[in-house]
Amino acid sequence: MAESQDEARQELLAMRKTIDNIDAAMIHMLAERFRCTQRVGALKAKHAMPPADPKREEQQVARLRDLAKVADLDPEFAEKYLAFVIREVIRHHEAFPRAPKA
Ligand SMILES: O=C(O)C(=O)C[C@]1(C(=O)O)C=C[C@@H](O)C=C1
Repeated sequence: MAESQDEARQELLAMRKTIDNIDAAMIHMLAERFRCTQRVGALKAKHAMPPADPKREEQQVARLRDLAKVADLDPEFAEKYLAFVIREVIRHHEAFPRAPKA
């Protein structure tokens, strides 16, 4: 039998609690990721390495697409998510003062 309005409301509230927990975890994980990439940006600037590394990105895209498929997540979405994050990381990398080329 279909659930009552009350049961539906209860389930909606329970799902929203989990959604809020997941969103909070994602914010913490993204903050940690950016903490790492800031360090990478500092190293790259100091040692005159280019902000972007397309070869590394290719490997990341392939890996995330595979993970997404296994997890039943749209691989296109996984790729877009990674591109969005990396675009922001590169913007941060570019903001580091760089040693002038010798
Ligand atoms: O691994 C690096 O070289 C980074 O700068 C980090 C990162 C990323 O956010 O994962 C960002 C830019 C690069 O193009 C590749 C990867």
